Amino acid sequence: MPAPRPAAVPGERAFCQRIARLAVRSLYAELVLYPKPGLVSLVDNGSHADMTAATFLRSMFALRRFFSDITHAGMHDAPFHALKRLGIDAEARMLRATAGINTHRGAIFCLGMLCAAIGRCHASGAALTAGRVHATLLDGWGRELGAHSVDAEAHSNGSRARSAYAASGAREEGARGFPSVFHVGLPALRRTLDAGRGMRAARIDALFALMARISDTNVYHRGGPEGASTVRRQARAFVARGGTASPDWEARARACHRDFVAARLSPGGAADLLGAACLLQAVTVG
Ligand SMILES: CC(C)(COP(=O)(O)OP(=O)(O)OC[C@H]1O[C@@H](n2cnc3c(N)ncnc32)[C@H](O)[C@@H]1O)[C@@H](O)C(=O)NCCC(=O)NCCS
Ligand SMILES: Nc1ncnc2c1ncn2[C@@H]1O[C@H](COP(=O)(O)OP(=O)(O)OP(=O)(O)O)[C@@H](O)[C@H]1O
Repeated sequence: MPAPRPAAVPGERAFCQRIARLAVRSLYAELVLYPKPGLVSLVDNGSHADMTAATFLRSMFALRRFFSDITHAGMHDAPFHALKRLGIDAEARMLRATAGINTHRGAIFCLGMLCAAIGRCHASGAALTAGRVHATLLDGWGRELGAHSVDAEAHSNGSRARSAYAASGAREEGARGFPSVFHVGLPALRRTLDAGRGMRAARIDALFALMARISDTNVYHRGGPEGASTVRRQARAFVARGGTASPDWEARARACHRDFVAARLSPGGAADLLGAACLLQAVTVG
């Protein structure tokens, strides 16, 4: 006998499609932001030889269905192994769209889990506040995300960086419910918006705040511990001078971009978390 279908939440299809649209829009907002140190944008490829903005666009449009499906799964309280299956399928779709280039691995994980939590939170009838979404994420899948962080199966650049340099990375972020998104990226976005400097400046401030704080396995993989300390030092200096409140911020962000390209550094983890913070900013009501 087929398993009983879960009860429908009113308007759920429209809700899932809206969240998926906002997730793709958030990835687009990250891509088009400039100057982003070492990262790919519409202006240049940063430190990357194997991908352009077009590679990211192809990947992004291949992911829309995934974001809708994982929001739907979250609404119906799907177990972690079901979310993981959707994530693995989405990674395969991304690799097909990019001819094997990793454009959104971290974003699939982080924005995917956030979409699931947003779906679960909406289905419970609770207001979509950042605090509620975070609590829902930890309550629903916190234990499995913790176990996922010690999964010994991976043979990725991230797992090599973790064992060579004791860096943490995406799995550890996930294990703690992506605290950098909720406690660093989103507050930085909101502070700059509240100060009236607009969305572009808010995204720049959030990116630098994240670069200053996280342990990014992309950076360790390409630049080792010296690269990681360069990224943190430059980002902290940018933040300490007031970020985009400083009149010469754009010249300093461009100089940082040039330095990172010269050293082949690319803070891809911070870029993913910025995309996630943009999604929360668009979805939450407080
Ligand atoms: C956990 C993931 C990211 C794989 O981790 P892994 O250690 O193998 O990969 P790796 O460290 O190379 O990271 C992947 C990406 O994460 C990003 N990243 C790096 N550091 C960080 C950080 N500190 N915080 C957040 N993201 C980061 C980078 O952009 C990087 O490209 C994920 O791809 C995964 O588990 N996939 C399997 C499917 C799954 O379980 N999905 C869950 C539901 S969506
Ligand atoms: N705008 C962006 N530019 C570059 N990377 C980004 C951007 N946005 C997100 N990222 C993240 O950075 C990762 C790409 O990193 P990179 O190509 O350095 O890693 P890799 O494929 O693991 O290793 P490598 O190409 O060095 O062998 C993507 O997985 C993505 O999550």
